[in-house]
Amino acid sequence: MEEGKMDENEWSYHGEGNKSLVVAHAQRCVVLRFLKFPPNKKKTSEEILQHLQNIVDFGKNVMKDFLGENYVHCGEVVQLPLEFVKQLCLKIQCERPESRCDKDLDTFSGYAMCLPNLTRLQTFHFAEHRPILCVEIKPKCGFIPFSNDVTHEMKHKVCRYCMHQHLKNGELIYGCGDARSPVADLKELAHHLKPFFFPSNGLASGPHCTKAVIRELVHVITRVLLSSSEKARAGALRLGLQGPRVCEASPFSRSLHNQGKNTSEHSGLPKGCLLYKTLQVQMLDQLDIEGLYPLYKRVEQYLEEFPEERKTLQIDGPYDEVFYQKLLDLSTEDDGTVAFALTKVQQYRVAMTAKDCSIMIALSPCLQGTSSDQRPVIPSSRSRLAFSVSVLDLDLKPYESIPHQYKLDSKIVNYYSKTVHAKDDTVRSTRFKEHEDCTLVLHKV
Ligand SMILES: O=P(O)(O)O[C@@H]1[C@@H](OP(=O)(O)O)[C@H](OP(=O)(O)O)[C@H](O)[C@H](OP(=O)(O)O)[C@H]1OP(=O)(O)O
Ligand SMILES: Nc1ncnc2c1ncn2[C@@H]1O[C@H](COP(=O)(O)OP(=O)(O)OP(=O)(O)O)[C@@H](O)[C@H]1O
Repeated sequence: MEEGKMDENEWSYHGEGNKSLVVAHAQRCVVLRFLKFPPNKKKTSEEILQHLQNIVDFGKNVMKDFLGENYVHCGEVVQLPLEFVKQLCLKIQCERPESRCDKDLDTFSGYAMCLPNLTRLQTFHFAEHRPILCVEIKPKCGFIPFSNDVTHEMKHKVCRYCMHQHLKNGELIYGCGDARSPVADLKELAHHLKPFFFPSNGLASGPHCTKAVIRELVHVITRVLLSSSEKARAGALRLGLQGPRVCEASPFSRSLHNQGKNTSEHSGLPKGCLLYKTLQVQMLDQLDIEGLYPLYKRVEQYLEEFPEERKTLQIDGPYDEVFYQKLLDLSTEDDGTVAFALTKVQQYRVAMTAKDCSIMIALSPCLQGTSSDQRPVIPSSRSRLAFSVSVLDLDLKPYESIPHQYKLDSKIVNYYSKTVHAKDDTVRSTRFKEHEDCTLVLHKV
C-alpha cells in the first residue's frame, strides 16, 4: 500500500460490527479495517498498534493452524496519513447504520489493518467484471455443553444461541411463525438469486420457482461449507462430541424427530471442512463458563498477589508459538495450579472467539468454455460456480470479558426457563412448520 498517495475517494464504506469498521477499495481487492471505541474511551496510539499487532499474530500463530492456512487471512498492520483517515471518516459517516454509531472510528492513531477483500474470489487482485454472490454466515456455537460443571439442566437441552435470542427480544424475520408474510421478501431474494441458479436466465417465475431457487442457494452453501481443499488437514485438535447432540429448540431437532432419526454420536462433518475445524476450536470450551469461572478467579487471585506476572502469563499477548503450544493441552484433571487454570482460561477465550467468527463465501459463475483457473468449483443448475471460503473476525476475546460472560450465562438461562420454556410447546409448534425440508432464518442487521 502506497501510504503517501492515499485518496479517500478511492475507498467506500463496506460494513461494521461492534468493534471495527471496514472500508473497501474501489478497484483493488483490499479492505482497511479500523478499530472503533466508545467516545469516552480513547486509547493511545501505542495501545492501538499493539492491539492490531496482537490480532495479526493471533491469526498467524493460532487460527491458521487450527482452521487451515487457506481459510484464514491475517492481513497486516498499516500506518496511514492522519488527514486521509479524517477525510475518510467524514465521507463514510452518513452511510453508517445508526445502531452502530455509539462507537467512533479511531481517527487518532493512523493505524489500521489491511486485508484481502473476502467478498471477492481470492485469486484475483483486481475487481472482476462478473457477478459475485457473497454470503456471510455466523456459525455460533455448534455443540451443547457437555461439562459436568453445568448446573442448569436446561443448558443440556437447549443451546445458548436459541435461549439468548429471547433475552435479546430480537424480532425473527423470514421465520415461519412471524406475523408478516415472508412471501414477498423471499420472492425478492429469489429474484436476485435467479441469475446465479436458475437455468432459464431467470425468466420463469411463481412460488414453485422461488422455493426452488432458495433451496438451491441452501444446497450450494451447504456443499461449499462441507468441502475440503486438498491442503486441508484435520487440524491440530481432536475433541469428540459428548452428551446430547442437538438443541431441542432448533428446527433441525424437529426435522430429525419427524424422520424418526436419532442424533448421531459424532458431528457427521467431514474432517477437512471448515465447519468441522471451527467446531473443534469452539469445543476448547470444555468446562463451560460455570466450570471455567472458578479457574478464572484462581488466576485473578494470583495476579492480585503478583501483578507483575501478567506479562509472563501472556494474558495480553504475545500470541506466539509458546501461547499456541499451551492451548494443545486438553487435560481436564485439575491439579490445583495456576498453570492449569490459565490454560483453561486461554482455551476458553479462543473457543469464544470461534463462537463469534464469520464465514464469508464468495460465488461466481464460471464462464462457459473457460477453465476454473484451478479454483474450486461447485455445480449448480445454471452453471458451475467458482467459490472461495474465508473466516473473518478472529480477534481473541478479552480476558476481562469472563465475569461478564459468567453473569450473562445465568441471565440467559433464567430468563428462558422462566418466561419461554413454560409456554414453549405452543410457541414451538407455531414457529417452525413441520415438514419444511429447508429453513432459512435471517435476522435483521
Ligand atoms: O454474546 P453473543 O453470542 O450475542 O455474541 C455477540 C455478538 O452478537 P450476535 O452474534 O449478533 O449474537 C455481537 O455481534 P453484533 O454486535 O450483534 O453484530 C458481537 O460480535 C459481540 O462480540 P464483541 O463484544 O464485539 O467482541 C458478541 O459477544 P461475545 O462473543 O463477546 O459474547
Ligand atoms: N476482509 C474482509 N473482507 C470483506 N469484508 C469484510 C472483511 N472483514 C470484515 N468484513 C465485513 O465487515 C463486517 C464487520 O467486520 P468484523 O466482523 O470484523 O467487525 P467486528 O466489529 O469485529 O464484529 P463483531 O460485531 O462480531 O465484534 C463483517 O461482518 C464483514 O461483512
